[in-house]
Amino acid sequence: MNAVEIRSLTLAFEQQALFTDFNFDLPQQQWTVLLGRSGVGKSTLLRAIAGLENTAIQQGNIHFPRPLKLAWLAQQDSLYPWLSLLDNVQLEQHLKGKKTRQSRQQAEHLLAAVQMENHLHKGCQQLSGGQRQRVALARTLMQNADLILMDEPFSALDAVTRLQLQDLACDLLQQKTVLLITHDPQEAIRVGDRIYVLHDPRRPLNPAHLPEGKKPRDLTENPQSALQQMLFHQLLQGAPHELV
Ligand SMILES: Nc1ncnc2c1ncn2[C@@H]1O[C@H](COP(=O)(O)OP(=O)(O)OP(=O)(O)O)[C@@H](O)[C@H]1O
Repeated sequence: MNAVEIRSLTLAFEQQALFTDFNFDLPQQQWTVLLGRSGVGKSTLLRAIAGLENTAIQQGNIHFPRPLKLAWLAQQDSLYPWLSLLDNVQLEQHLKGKKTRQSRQQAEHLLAAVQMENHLHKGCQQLSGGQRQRVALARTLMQNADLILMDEPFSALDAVTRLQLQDLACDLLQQKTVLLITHDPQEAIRVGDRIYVLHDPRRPLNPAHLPEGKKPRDLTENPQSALQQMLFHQLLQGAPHELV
């Protein structure tokens, strides 16, 4: 069963087609990764799925076989600095005036799950980038969404924090339907169930790569390093010639 089915999507900005006759499915309860170079259209696709690019869509449709709740995990700066960490995690309840003792307990529990329980007294601006992303991840968990759209959520972090947060997200969101966009083949292999390389959204996507083994994967294992080479190769195929 698919959570999202994109059929014959043509999307253009100022008469310039970005996606042409594009087809793409997101199977339920899997992590689908869209890997692509900068500017290829990854974030635009994410926004289109979230219903934020409707005016740019010229043809085709984005179909949700079942109604579903969406959450968005952005690259950075998605916390509201004037709110406490607990209110950032309870954002939905805060905005609807529906905070309760139970929602506070759940927020505390999720902040502990992302290892932020010792920072509750701090403001957002006193946190490191990695700590802020942990809080954003807790908020995503609090939303209890069916589909989580992740727009390069770990790319601004240092290498070790990135690995730690990939592990945490894999663990805490393992039953969820996730679309992760990234330009990092290693990240795609560590956490993806299906990996697509997007190098020209005006042409059909190549079949997905299906990495072996349990997630988060160890990149030093042999099948993963061979896949890494292949993904780099595919990304380079789509690169402008002067950069190859
Ligand atoms: N609102 C808009 N109006 C006009 N052009 C746009 C608009 N949004 C995106 N574009 C163009 O569409 C193309 C794809 O942009 P998009 O942000 O989707 O790329 P991306 O693959 O996510 O890049 P990155 O990895 O750098 O974030 C770019 O050439 C961009 O300039």
